[in-house]
Amino acid sequence: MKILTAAEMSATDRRSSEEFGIPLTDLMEHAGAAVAAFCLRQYPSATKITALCGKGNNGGDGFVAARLLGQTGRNVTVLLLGQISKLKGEAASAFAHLRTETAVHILEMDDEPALADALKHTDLLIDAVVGTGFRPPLRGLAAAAQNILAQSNVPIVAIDLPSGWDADSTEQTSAEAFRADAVVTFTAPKLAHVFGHLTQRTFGPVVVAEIGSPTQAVQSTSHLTWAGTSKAIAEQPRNANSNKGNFGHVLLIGGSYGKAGAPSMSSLAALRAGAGLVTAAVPESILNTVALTTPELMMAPLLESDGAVALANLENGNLDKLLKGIKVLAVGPGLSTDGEAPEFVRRLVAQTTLPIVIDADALNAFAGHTDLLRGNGRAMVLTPHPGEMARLLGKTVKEVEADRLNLARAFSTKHHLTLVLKGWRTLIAHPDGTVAINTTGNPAMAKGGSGDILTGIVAAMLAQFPNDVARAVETAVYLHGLAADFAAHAMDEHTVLATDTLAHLTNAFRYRIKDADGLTWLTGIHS
Ligand SMILES: NC(=O)C1=CN([C@@H]2O[C@H](COP(=O)(O)OP(=O)(O)OC[C@H]3O[C@@H](n4cnc5c(N)ncnc54)[C@H](O)[C@@H]3O)[C@@H](O)[C@H]2O)[C@@H](O)CC1
Ligand SMILES: [K+]
Repeated sequence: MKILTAAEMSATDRRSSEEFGIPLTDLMEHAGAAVAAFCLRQYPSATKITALCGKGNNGGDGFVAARLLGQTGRNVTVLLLGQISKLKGEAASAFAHLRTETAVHILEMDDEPALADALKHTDLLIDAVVGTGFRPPLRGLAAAAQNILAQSNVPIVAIDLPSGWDADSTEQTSAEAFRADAVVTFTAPKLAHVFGHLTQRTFGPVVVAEIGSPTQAVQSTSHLTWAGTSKAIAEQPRNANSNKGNFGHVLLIGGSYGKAGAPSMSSLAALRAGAGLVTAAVPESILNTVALTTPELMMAPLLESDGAVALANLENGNLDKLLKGIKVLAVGPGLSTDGEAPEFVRRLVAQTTLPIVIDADALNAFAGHTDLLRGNGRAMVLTPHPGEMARLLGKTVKEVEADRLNLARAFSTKHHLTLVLKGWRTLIAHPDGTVAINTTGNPAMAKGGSGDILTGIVAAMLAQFPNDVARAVETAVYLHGLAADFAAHAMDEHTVLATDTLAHLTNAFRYRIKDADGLTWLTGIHS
């Protein structure tokens, strides 16, 4: 799914109407209907519903939703910010239609105290003040409405955006200025829907409704997409006559004395995510420790120096033997930067042409040597967190955080590789310059081991879908975050361990990105 700017969304609406003959009133009707259906499903016991509507088309969506909710017997009030006589176009038509629904109370609002008073007694608020069509900052009664909403403790469903939030903003949050418990947007996410933390709670839903915009009308120049769409590849059933050879053999190279857990977690994750076979090659001093964690794992001992992988493994033919039949190589978890390990990694990456996932200390081995990183047609996936990215680029973490999208895109195109820049809204930058953004995941993942698990899942996806690298990596990132979301729901975001996410990977695989009403959930989990 493409991600649009506000201008691209309005161009989409225009094209839908002018080139494809879809009346704007139809789009508005579908938008309002999606909001009404969402409210009924998520807030079934809300009997008193208030829609706060502006005079533009966002307000128009609110009129449609209010009319349809009124038809279900709910006690619905529409508070219009401004005068009825000022309504124009589709919003005016939607309002005329609303007036035929006699069960809905309509009040014109022209001052703040009246508004505050009118918003007091309701079970659910619909925020339809402004959407994509306003230019910040919000002024007048709309700004007052935003403040009142921010302080209200009634559940709020925002139409398109929490009113006043700039659709083109890539900022995470504007703190207390906005409040929404759920957001229903249309056709495609805008930048704010994927970059921003739009809802009050971590798992507040941000959903996309299809309202009839033809696919060809949806055009974007940002080359930015949503990672969740790729997950369809993980939903294909396995052939009945499959064998383990069909799903690839992953070789995980990592670990060092004192760091046996990281390669254990990566290998386990690769198995759990569907790889046919997984071998962990680790320094011999930790081999038994890693082996005991997972009986399904195959083990290979590596010669070591200073407790870390030694260069000798590349010279004695040991590794050549190990690489036979391997589909994907994953290197880095627990490797350490001691002894010969960094040089080992640099030479390994230069000597093999296998698809490879480079993580953790294997990334650190390339700090100051990024000229050696080159995908050149083979799948090469780097999974840095902002600290590792900063080391690779010779920048500070703050500089990386301030320009994630551009830095990720520039690095992946320059080095012809796939870059997974982890953190709030992990980015997956592809060598062709396209970037996918992921919206699953939560603060429970801010704990040791998370990255090791992701490395294993990425390797497993590459092993199963070697001809579709972009979608394989996007799927891995999406599933990992979603499994963590399920884990945080079932447990608590404080108590989840990285390995607990694996217990919920089944839920993530089985989850459908569209709910029963056809809404795509960017964040939150539908039942
Ligand atoms: N264009 C279309 O065909 C569709 C549009 N849709 C809805 O329409 C919305 C966009 O509609 P519009 O382009 O009419 O814009 P909005 O309704 O988002 O905003 C326009 C309104 O905001 C006021 N406004 C603008 N800047 C302001 C400021 N700084 N402070 C206070 N008030 C300000 C304007 O006076 C006007 O009343 C979307 O968010 C979506 O909800 C949907 O109905 C789907 C179809
Ligand atoms: K709104």
